[in-house]
Amino acid sequence: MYKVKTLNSIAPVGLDNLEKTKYIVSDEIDAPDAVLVRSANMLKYEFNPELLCIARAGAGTNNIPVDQCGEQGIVVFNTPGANAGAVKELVLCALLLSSRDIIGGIDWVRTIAEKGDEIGALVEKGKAAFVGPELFGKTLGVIGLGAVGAKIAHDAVALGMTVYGYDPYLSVEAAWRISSNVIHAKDIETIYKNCDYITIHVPYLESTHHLIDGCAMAMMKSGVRIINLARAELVCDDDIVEAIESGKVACYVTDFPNAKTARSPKVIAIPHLGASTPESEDNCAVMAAMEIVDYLENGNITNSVNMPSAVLPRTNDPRICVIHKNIPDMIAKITSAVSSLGINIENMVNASTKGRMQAYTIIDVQALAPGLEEKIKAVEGVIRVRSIC
Ligand SMILES: NC(=O)C1=CN([C@@H]2O[C@H](COP(=O)(O)OP(=O)(O)OC[C@H]3O[C@@H](n4cnc5c(N)ncnc54)[C@H](O)[C@@H]3O)[C@@H](O)[C@H]2O)C=CC1
Ligand SMILES: O=C(O)C(=O)COP(=O)(O)O
Repeated sequence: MYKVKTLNSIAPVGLDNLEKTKYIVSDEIDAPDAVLVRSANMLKYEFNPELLCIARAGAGTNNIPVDQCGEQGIVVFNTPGANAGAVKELVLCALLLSSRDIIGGIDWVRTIAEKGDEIGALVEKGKAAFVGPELFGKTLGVIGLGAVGAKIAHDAVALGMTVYGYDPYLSVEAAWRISSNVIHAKDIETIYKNCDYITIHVPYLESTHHLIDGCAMAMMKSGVRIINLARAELVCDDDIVEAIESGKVACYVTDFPNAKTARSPKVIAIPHLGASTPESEDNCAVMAAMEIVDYLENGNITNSVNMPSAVLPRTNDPRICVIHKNIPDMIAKITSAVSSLGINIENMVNASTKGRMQAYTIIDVQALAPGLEEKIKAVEGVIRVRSIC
């Protein structure tokens, strides 16, 4: 039986993919083969030696020590695009909330709720305090044009906004998803200088820490509205609070409130609801569970953030899966280790990604033999070996 530990609540439709005859799934498992997680912080998690993979049912993996996992031969998966629709809808909502003082207005109506027949007249008299601009005809800057950013850019064009998009690392596949009406910003300053609204959709990495800070805001239009449903640390809290107090930033919407932003009256702080729809929770859970199944049962890797993709269709042959350093001569040494035991290789695939420290090889063999795993493990640069019957 495979053991899967859940660190967050995972949609049951996803867990249904882990057949009860083959998997024990619980939040109280010791020494799991796989971990299923959403936003639980794993940065200080103690990895048991049996742990083969972690599937993040969602997009951001900054709660997982991805590089350390790679070094230990633990494959980390995420579920690209599976919750992008939910995030997009909340961003559209955030754009409207940042513009029209709907929240202030609703709060005020509550204060006059006991005024009986006077309410109608009070509303007409008081509504002028909650006026805010329309989105139509304004400029929106989208930083990061991946699964979420591309959808926002598309819908904002449909709302009549002029949309600038910035993403220097855009994959060719993602580029096909961008509406041709989106203006290609060649540098981030173009976004800062031209946009009335700016929304961020990049992963949180060392290189994106405080992407929006005081210097960035100094370049922006006065009265800019900033939406951050990606990660708190992408924006410098001290600088944004100061920019709000000075009036430079008219509104900041964040899905990641903290001690500094939650108390600021011009910050709309949402309790991390970007992916919290039944549809997205189901999509993410199903994709994450299937990634675990395909890796544990077949050794196939799809949507990993620390290993290359590698899929070899199953036959009746047993299979050896090898995670190794991405350095020259590894395949020759691994295949020699197999042939030194007189075992024939039936089929194999090797995958590496430029710049990634680990590579992966799947070898289908005629038969497994005693000592085979140990022989491959002894090859310098091999990180992890697993055989699957
Ligand atoms: N609030 C929520 O519940 C959710 C938040 N997120 C956050 O949003 C982020 C984006 O999600 P997806 O669009 O699904 O991810 P994605 O991986 O599809 O897209 C990210 C894009 O950012 C681009 N990028 C990376 N560094 C950049 C930089 N310095 N400048 C400009 N572009 C850069 C990449 O090229 C990629 O196209 C996630 O990493 C996660 O942190 C995602 C889903 C739900
Ligand atoms: O997918 C992401 O990056 C998210 O932030 C969603 O987080 P959650 O799964 O709702 O805890």
